[in-house]
Amino acid sequence: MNTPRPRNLFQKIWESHLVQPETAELPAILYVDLHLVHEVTSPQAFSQLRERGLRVRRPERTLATMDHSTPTLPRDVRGHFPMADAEAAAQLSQLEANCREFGVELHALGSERQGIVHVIGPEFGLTLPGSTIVCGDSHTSTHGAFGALAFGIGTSEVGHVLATQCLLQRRPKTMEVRVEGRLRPGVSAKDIILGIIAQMGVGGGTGHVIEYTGSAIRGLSMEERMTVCNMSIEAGARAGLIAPDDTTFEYLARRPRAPQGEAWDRAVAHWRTLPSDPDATYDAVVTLNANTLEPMLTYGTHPGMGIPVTGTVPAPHQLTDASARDSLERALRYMGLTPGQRLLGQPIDVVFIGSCTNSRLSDLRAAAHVFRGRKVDSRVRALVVPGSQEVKRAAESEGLHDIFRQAGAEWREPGCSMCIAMNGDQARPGQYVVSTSNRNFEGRQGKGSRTFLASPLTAAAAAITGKVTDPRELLR
Ligand SMILES: CC(C)[C@H](C(=O)O)[C@@H](O)C(=O)O
Ligand code: SF4
Repeated sequence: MNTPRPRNLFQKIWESHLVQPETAELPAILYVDLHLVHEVTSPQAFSQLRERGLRVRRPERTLATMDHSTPTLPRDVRGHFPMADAEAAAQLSQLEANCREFGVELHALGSERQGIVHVIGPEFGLTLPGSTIVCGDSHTSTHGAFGALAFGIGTSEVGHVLATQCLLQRRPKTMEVRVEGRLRPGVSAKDIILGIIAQMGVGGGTGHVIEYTGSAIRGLSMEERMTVCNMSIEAGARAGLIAPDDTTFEYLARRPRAPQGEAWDRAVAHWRTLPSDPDATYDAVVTLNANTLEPMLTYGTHPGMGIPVTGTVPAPHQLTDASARDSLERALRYMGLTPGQRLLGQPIDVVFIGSCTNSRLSDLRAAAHVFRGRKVDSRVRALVVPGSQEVKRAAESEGLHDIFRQAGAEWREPGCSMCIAMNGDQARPGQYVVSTSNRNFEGRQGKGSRTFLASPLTAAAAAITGKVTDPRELLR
């Protein structure tokens, strides 16, 4: 008898969703279980359908929300939302019209379950182990935390999936990123992923689907696992995955759209077969030691330019590669930082706690832990933006909003907010932002803005002291 070939998690999901395997000429055709939609990358896709007289193939497997262009201030006295500009307003009303015309469920601005697309999928219990999930958004990798193969697609592909529920894909390679050990107090999931990207570089995962393994990953909650998988794309990877386990099932068991009753039992039995087989292999393996990891901070203009918060900014002359040297020089010029300088003590202007990386309840609790009984430095503007209406309600029921407000921080409505600055929330030119989001590109948080990416603990600590601070100094 032949023993079955050992397979890793990615291979199991890929093979069970193949409508047609790839050939030399043609990519594979992959079935899509869940298609998430938002206002920025869907308008042309719906127009394509309209032009060709097509319908949405599986509206019941399509879910839309408004997040990127939504204002995070409540309705004004006349009951109107304070839109950033006409373009944002048009995107939102267009999504509403498209969803109505094509019969797609929409969680619109002002509704009870609205939120960032990568926050609400898991909340509903729609993000399921072993499934395929796509969205016209690079941070779709977030859903990989549940052992789903989830990745971002372009606008024309959004059209393909709307019309056919399938996608043309070349099979990616696989990479194991093994994180062993235990995080020390003050070190969080965000520091794991910033540490991994600092080590592998922003191109380190190119062409691969990463599976995160090891004791440190197993020890993370679902929300923490989402933070790690969220930034897989910032390492260049196609997607990030974590094998489902009891932590996953426990999270899903309480969700409104997850399978119920007998269907639940059948689902869990299937999900238990998904983890990589003991002898499964990967095309590449990378390791990181959690025991020695420190709170991380980026100093430059891509997420791979990260160092321990206690570290010093690297000097371009230490680099032998000319293009790496040029990009570091340019980054330090943009950031207004000096080679060899320490980051601790660097004055900052804005703190943003939010985004699909770090806007869930546990992130807000971590930040509140630092804010409690303290005041935001008088020179700092601090913005706390929950990832969804559900997160907002949960946080308010614990009184977290009071802690933030009493500290002098702004407590906002859910949305992408200052992660992408296309909704009215932005930093001014030259300002330094300590941000819990995932991208620190030039101008990302407003023209000329300078971003330090960090964990919620590190961001909150900076809000209190007005400068880059080791959060462990403020933990009690
Ligand atoms: C607007 C969208 C296409 C974009 C993405 O794909 O990631 C955004 O969410 C981002 O984070 O830059
Ligand atoms: S929160 Fe930021 S990273 Fe996430 S989907 Fe919105 S804009 Fe993209």
